Amino acid sequence: MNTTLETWLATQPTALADVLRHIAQACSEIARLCAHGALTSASGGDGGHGPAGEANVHGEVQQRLDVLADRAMALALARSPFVAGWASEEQTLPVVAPLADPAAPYLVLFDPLDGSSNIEANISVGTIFSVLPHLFRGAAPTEAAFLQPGRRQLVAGYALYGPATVLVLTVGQGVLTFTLDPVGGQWLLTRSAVQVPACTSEFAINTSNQRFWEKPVQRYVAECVAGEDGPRSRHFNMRWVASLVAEVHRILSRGGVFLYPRDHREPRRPGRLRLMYEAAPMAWLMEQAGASASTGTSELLDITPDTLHQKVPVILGSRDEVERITRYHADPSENVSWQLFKTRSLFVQAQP
Ligand SMILES: O=P(O)(O)OC[C@H]1O[C@](O)(COP(=O)(O)O)[C@@H](O)[C@@H]1O
Ligand SMILES: [Mg+2]
Ligand SMILES: [Mg+2]
Repeated sequence: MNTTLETWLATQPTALADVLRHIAQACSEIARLCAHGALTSASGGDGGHGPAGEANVHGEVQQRLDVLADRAMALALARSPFVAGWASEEQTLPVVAPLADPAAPYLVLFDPLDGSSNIEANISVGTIFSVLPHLFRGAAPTEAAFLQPGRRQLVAGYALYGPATVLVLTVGQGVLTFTLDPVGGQWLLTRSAVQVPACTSEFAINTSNQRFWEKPVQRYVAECVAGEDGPRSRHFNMRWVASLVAEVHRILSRGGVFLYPRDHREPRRPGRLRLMYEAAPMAWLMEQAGASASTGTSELLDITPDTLHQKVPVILGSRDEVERITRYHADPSENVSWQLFKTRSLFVQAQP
């Protein structure tokens, strides 16, 4: 008989267990909303699909399911007396928990629905969450209270709404996977001590951005694509789901490396993914599973955020590959292969 989430929570500190219990409840509700797809009545004719019409702080049009998932997380966290406040990808400012004592010990950050562009295509989406200590206890949490480096996280995890709904989390004692029993409604422990292979032959990157990448990423991907005749002397496979949660879960399941690097398209924009509620929780999960996470020049967990919605370049996964990519960033002048792209794209065949 599988251990239930409730049984495992009983082994954790009571207050932190309560926060996790409420996060898991919200993820069960979001799983239900996702499963209803276009039938989600609460959101009008086209169900959870389709834009809600508003743009969030990132200028991205919110999908109805973004809004419903955000609301589900907020309602669940408001029920825990141990959450002083939360910050959401979908809310410009942090939210002070309406009923909690300002001395409550925890802050929660979350991406209520990750992979929103996949909703209408019925491709896996997820929820990402991170729990930080509330250091300025006694005062209602301001944005400054959230701006802590990823190494201070107490919990990091995600729910993946796929063929199965899974909850993957760490409290600093390795990575655990719980699977939602669709009949009984319980989360059951289905994997513990998850470890990512250090070596892989699978990379994930949105290659439509290739012309914007910096030299080290150009070189790394060109060498992977060159396969057995190239410097890596082996074939590489590529995946791109456009749901960070699905990419990370694949890497935790069989290894691989994921890149959403800085690119020249918008020099002021250091990447697409947000540090506090996407990159940092995924980075801790990676390190807890024996893998790595970097911006290309520094470890993601070492970054102290300047702002709540700060974006960062993200390179994470199998240790050997992340180390290779950071090595290329350390000495971009060594980029022989990228010379190929001064005049032609990754996919232009050699001239006859
Ligand atoms: O659409 P792109 O540029 O390939 O980016 C895909 C990435 O954007 C994201 O969807 C951003 O997350 P949100 O959907 O929460 O905004 C990631 O999940 C994914 O890795
Ligand atoms: Mg996201
Ligand atoms: Mg999102």
